[in-house]
Amino acid sequence: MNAPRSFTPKTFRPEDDGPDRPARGLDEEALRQQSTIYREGMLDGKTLLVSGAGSGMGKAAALLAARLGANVAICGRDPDKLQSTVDLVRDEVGTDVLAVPTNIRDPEAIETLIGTVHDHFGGLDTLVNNAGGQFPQDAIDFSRKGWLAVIDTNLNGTWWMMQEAAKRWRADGKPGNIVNIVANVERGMPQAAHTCAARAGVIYLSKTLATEWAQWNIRVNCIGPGVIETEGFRMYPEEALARFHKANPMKMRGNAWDVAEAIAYLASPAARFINGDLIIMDGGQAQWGVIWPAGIPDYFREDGAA
Ligand SMILES: CCCCC/C=C/C(=O)SCCNC(=O)CCNC(=O)[C@H](O)C(C)(C)COP(=O)(O)OP(=O)(O)OC[C@H]1O[C@@H](n2cnc3c(N)ncnc32)[C@H](O)[C@@H]1OP(=O)(O)O
Ligand SMILES: NC(=O)C1=CN([C@@H]2O[C@H](COP(=O)(O)OP(=O)(O)OC[C@H]3O[C@@H](n4cnc5c(N)ncnc54)[C@H](OP(=O)(O)O)[C@@H]3O)[C@@H](O)[C@H]2O)C=CC1
Repeated sequence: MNAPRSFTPKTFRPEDDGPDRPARGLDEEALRQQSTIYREGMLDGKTLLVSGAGSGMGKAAALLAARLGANVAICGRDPDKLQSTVDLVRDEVGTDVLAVPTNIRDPEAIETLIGTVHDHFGGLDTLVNNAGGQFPQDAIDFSRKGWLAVIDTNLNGTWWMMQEAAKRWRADGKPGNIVNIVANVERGMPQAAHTCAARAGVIYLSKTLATEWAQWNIRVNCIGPGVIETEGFRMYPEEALARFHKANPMKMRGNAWDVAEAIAYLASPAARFINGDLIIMDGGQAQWGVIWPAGIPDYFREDGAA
């Protein structure tokens, strides 16, 4: 079953949310309300670069890092989305975020991005590769262009970012830290095989680099979110959205702040001995349910799938 291409994005309002209703995640007002367990100043003097930070998890991660004292640089394709994060941080924290519109599929643009961050802040401590996405569709129906778009963004784009950051760290003799946002691919991901392939690639790339790059004091870890309600949910039909949270035993959706706090942890000194690992944040979905992002196929519906 193909996802409708004409699916119309809706604006999320917190009052629309509820256990059985689709939602679009924490809006700016809700982000401002989030509290954190971390101490003030935890990331003082650290510089983070967060990709895909004009929305969703990236925006939350940028805000939390800035609140904790970090210098924050962000990238994404849409300058207006990036500006919304710059404005939010300035208003909420009082600091300036460096926004560099960049398509992570373009390795030359990434070279410029990494250079700009170093020039502006005098270095980079943690690279957060969060930019990415996919569309829900049965694999057999993928167009060549669609397959390539998802692989190029999620696998190649993430790799260009990692390589460019690491080259600079090696050249400068500085330690480095990479956090890659992937997905929960342990049991595969029906109707998202392209992203499953790309994310599995990133996970095993990261495990490999964790060894290769340890000699330069560069750590590489991944976070695998399950169902996290964000603006990204616009990609999915209502039928799938209404069931997403039923695929984990906690029967809930995570939010962007959950992931932002995991990113902050990996960016902090508390994580200095964590390397080559994958933190799954999915309420137990890996052990239990299936999300069917394009809707349940009839073959499985008869079996009473979640
Ligand atoms: C997987 C389930 C997990 C459930 C929980 C996870 C949720 C999330 O991950 S939420 C975050 C999601 N956010 C996004 O996915 C947003 C970013 N996504 C995208 O920008 C696109 O999906 C992209 C990755 C394909 C971006 O590529 P881009 O080149 O910008 O995209 P185009 O729109 O130009 O499309 C290229 C090509 O891809 C095919 N295609 C795109 N959308 C669909 C679709 N809905 N159905 C079928 N095919 C699609 C298509 O071949 C496109 O080419 P054209 O036909 O020439 O447009
Ligand atoms: N929400 C969820 O349940 C899950 C999400 N994920 C992944 O987590 C990450 C964050 O997702 P989420 O916050 O939910 O979704 P969003 O769609 O809100 O965020 C994705 C961000 O990636 C950016 N992006 C996409 N393609 C590119 C590109 N080629 N170059 C630069 N930036 C790009 C987008 O910005 P712009 O359009 O401006 O380029 C956007 O801000 C994504 O990789 C997503 O696939 C994984 C598992 C579950």
